[in-house]
Amino acid sequence: MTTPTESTTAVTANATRVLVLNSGSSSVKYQLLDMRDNSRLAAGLVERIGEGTSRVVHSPLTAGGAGKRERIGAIADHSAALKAVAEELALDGLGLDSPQLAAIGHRVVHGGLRFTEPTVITDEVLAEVERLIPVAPLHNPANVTGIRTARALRPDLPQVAVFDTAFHATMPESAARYAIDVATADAHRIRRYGFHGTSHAYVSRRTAALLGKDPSEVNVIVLHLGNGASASAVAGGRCVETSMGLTPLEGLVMGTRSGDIDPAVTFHLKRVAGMSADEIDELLNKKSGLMGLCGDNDMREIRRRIDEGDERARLAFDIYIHRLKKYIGAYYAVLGRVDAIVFTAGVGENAAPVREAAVAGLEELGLAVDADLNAVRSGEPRLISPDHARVAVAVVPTDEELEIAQQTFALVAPEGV
Ligand SMILES: Nc1ncnc2c1ncn2[C@@H]1O[C@H](COP(=O)(O)OP(=O)(O)O)[C@@H](O)[C@H]1O
Ligand SMILES: CC(=O)OP(=O)(O)O
Ligand SMILES: [Mg+2]
Repeated sequence: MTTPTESTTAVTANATRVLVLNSGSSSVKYQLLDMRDNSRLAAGLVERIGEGTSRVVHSPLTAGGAGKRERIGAIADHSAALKAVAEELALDGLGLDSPQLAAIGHRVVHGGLRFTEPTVITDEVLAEVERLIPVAPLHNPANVTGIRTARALRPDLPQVAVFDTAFHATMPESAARYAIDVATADAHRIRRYGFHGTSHAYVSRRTAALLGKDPSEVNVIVLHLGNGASASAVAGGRCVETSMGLTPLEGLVMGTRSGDIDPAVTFHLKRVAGMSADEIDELLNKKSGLMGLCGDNDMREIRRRIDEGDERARLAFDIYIHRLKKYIGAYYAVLGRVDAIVFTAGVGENAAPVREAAVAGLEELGLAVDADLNAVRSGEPRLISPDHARVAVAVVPTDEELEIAQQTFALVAPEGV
């Protein structure tokens, strides 16, 4: 296998396509885009990887393309998942062997202190992403496997890593440092990095456009509520604070993660409950959050149970909202002046009751949602606050894949198309 190096970044003029891979702990989302007009040629998802009955959903999106295809079957790991993606693309004549493919862009969750820009992946870059596995245990292993497999399939092609942590690198030291012994923190690079940065960057920019403003003119609180969830405070286009920390465990209540917790809970579990570090890690990352509180991590199911009068689901929802509201208040104070609060990702884009509850009672801060606007279902960026509200409340669908494709293409084809 040849190894891509900086010199392979030169692409031919008719190579205008980018494949984006967003590898999560048990899923791979992917999109193939044509960078001449940012159009999508195909998109899909492999989910429940390693769980016995995996599912591949593939949508060819070219004019006249056949409809959506779905395949159920065992996909053991992320390497097999990526091979399934390559097969699906090949069935539509969009295979990885295409000379029109300029690059593959990978979402990489943790970039540590070193990676604050999109980076062409070399052996050395890959080794560094691997070294960061202990601080992104659910994500970086999948990213590494995705990169390895993609390089084996197209060793000649530039592969680019776009880091979730990058956008947060502008946080001031006062927000990025934990109040612990400085020498210990520095020796082990313990600080707050923040995640979902590609989404926070894209959504905050898109919100400024929705308000008819330049990003430099607005202060925005972004609430990225997916399975993982995080908030950020963005002042004039730069991130000044975010809720995730050294790892994606800190902050909001999530699908299966606890978010903020007194760190002494971990010593207590070790000393009193006799749990090992790995067991506590698993408890807080995979068996906590909404799942730990009520046995479900999907907000749709939780709402359904609440409608049936289920008390555990109600309490889980209330804890989720309480934490969210605390962060809205805290980031309001951090920013001083807020122009917009924006909801994004699976829960933020789809769950009207979450949006309503998160800003309920905050009228004194200039925050309110209009019930009719909040009830509208749409894939478009939109305002849901009443006319003339002091602070805009918006819903802006995130598009991490488009953002990754653009950053990838800008790096491998700096002249554009
Ligand atoms: N219609 C809906 N109503 C409420 N929640 C929804 C809806 N659709 C999706 N979700 C929530 O979105 C979550 C997934 O969000 P997503 O941003 O895709 O997460 P991730 O990228 O972390 O996998 C699901 O767990 C589910 O709770
Ligand atoms: C960083 C993170 O939490 O990502 P995800 O929401 O995809 O799990
Ligand atoms: Mg996500």
